Amino acid sequence: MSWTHRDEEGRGRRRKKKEKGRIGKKKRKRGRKKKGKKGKKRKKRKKGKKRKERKKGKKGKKRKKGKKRKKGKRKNVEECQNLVVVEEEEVVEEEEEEVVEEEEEEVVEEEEEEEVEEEEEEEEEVEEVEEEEEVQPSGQRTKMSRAADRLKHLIGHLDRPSVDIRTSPAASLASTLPLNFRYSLDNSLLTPEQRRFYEENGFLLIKNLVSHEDIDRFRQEFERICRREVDVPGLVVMRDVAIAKSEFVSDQRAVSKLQDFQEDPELFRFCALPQVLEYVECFTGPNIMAMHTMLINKPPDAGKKTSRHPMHQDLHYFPFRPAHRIVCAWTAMETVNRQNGCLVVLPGTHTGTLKEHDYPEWEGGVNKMYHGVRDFDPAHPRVHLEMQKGDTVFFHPLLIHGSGMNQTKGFRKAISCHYAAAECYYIDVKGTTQENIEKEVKELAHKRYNLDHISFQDTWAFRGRLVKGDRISL
Ligand SMILES: CCCC(=O)SCCNC(=O)CCNC(=O)[C@H](O)C(C)(C)COP(=O)(O)OP(=O)(O)OC[C@H]1O[C@@H](n2cnc3c(N)ncnc32)[C@H](O)[C@@H]1OP(=O)(O)O
Ligand SMILES: O=C(O)CCC(=O)C(=O)O
Repeated sequence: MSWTHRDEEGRGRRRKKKEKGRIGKKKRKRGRKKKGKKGKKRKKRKKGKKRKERKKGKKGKKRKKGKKRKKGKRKNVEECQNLVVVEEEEVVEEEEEEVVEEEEEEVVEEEEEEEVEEEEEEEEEVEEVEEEEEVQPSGQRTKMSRAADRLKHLIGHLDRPSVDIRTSPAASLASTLPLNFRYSLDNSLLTPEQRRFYEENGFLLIKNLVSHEDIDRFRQEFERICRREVDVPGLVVMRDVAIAKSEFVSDQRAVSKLQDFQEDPELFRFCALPQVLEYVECFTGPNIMAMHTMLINKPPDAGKKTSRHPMHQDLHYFPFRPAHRIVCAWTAMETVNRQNGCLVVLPGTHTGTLKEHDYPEWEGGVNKMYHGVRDFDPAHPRVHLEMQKGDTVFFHPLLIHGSGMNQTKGFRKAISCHYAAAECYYIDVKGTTQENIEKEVKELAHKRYNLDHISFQDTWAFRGRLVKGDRISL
């Protein structure tokens, strides 16, 4: 049995427990949110009243209590197919029920007080965790609402905004969210195991999805572009920083990446391949925008380790939401493995929030805009996605991932597209961790196209192309 399946079962059981805990927490939180400060006061008054009642002689009481228990480390070192799991650590939450009989009122009173305090502490803890996990983004939204209001006010004095910046999701998106599955939509394509795998890990590898014939055609088009036989509007041709600042090489050896090939009909065919869109739809729904396109030609490392791609979350680059309606399809154009720098992912990190990104402090230099997550747990299990030509991995934009150095003499090619539900909406990133990338993108747009007033959101609206259904708001 593969690691994936075995782990699936274990995770399934644990997930149910977690789910139970989470639902409980959410209910408590919802209840508490409604109560607010007034609720707390009411609770205290109620506590006093209860105490008085007990003093009058009321006996016997049942109560339930939720307990958190930390279970030890589970280590799992195993290799199977393309997945290598190094280590896994987890915290399991368990619910316990206790029945407490009152015998002496004073003792119970103390217990009762302790319990209330404990409950309050626990609720505070939950709140802190939820603030980290859930409340923070909505906190950001609050900030963004204010920023959006300011922006709208400003724009009102200037001009009409060219894109619609929103602070809350389209109603259709909010209402279609399934209860149990947060990251995928109901569909008839994914097996329950595949769906659960994506939900829990944030990626899904589909073998042999794109034909060798198509890949060969993409490769030929790439070579034509490198030979400058075609001129593609809007295309960004990147060279690795190690050669960009030194040697001049005129052929494909100089090109480390093609970005934004939406105007190249041959390469853009990749983004509209029906068998790819079928999977994409499981995450975005039927209205699909291709937002970001890349053909990555990872060069043999020039000895400075610049061919690495630092660990990052793609959402850092995107001023649109919600994250769970965005997905990347990344197809290997040849065998990719640890030697030539395959993708490396940190499973499960898609359930976290967007982290702060910046340039890593690499001695040999870093490619332009290759920001990395500032802090992530280096002990988090890593999965090296070794793939064959045509294999495609779909992954969530919050999944922390990167790619290793190319230690071979060949170029490692992959083609990718980031898709988003056309119902997604633009956000204002002012006051958020994305401000640094916004600044760089705007500076580049100014330098490259002499565009002064272009917004970060506009740079995406220009690039986005509808590939299925209706263009709703992006
Ligand atoms: C979900 C997305 C995940 C990701 O993909 S993250 C990566 C995102 N990357 C990007 O968006 C790539 C952006 N890159 C670009 O726009 C261009 O390649 C770039 C860096 C502006 C270069 O454009 P060119 O047209 O080649 O301009 P140029 O040759 O005149 O060079 C201008 C200055 O840039 C430098 N440069 C070129 N390639 C570089 C590189 N790879 N890293 C760092 N610096 C680089 C180049 O040396 C030149 O510098 P200077 O002005 O002479 O000091
Ligand atoms: O293809 C690679 O090496 C890394 C690609 C990647 O992580 C990205 O562009 O987001």
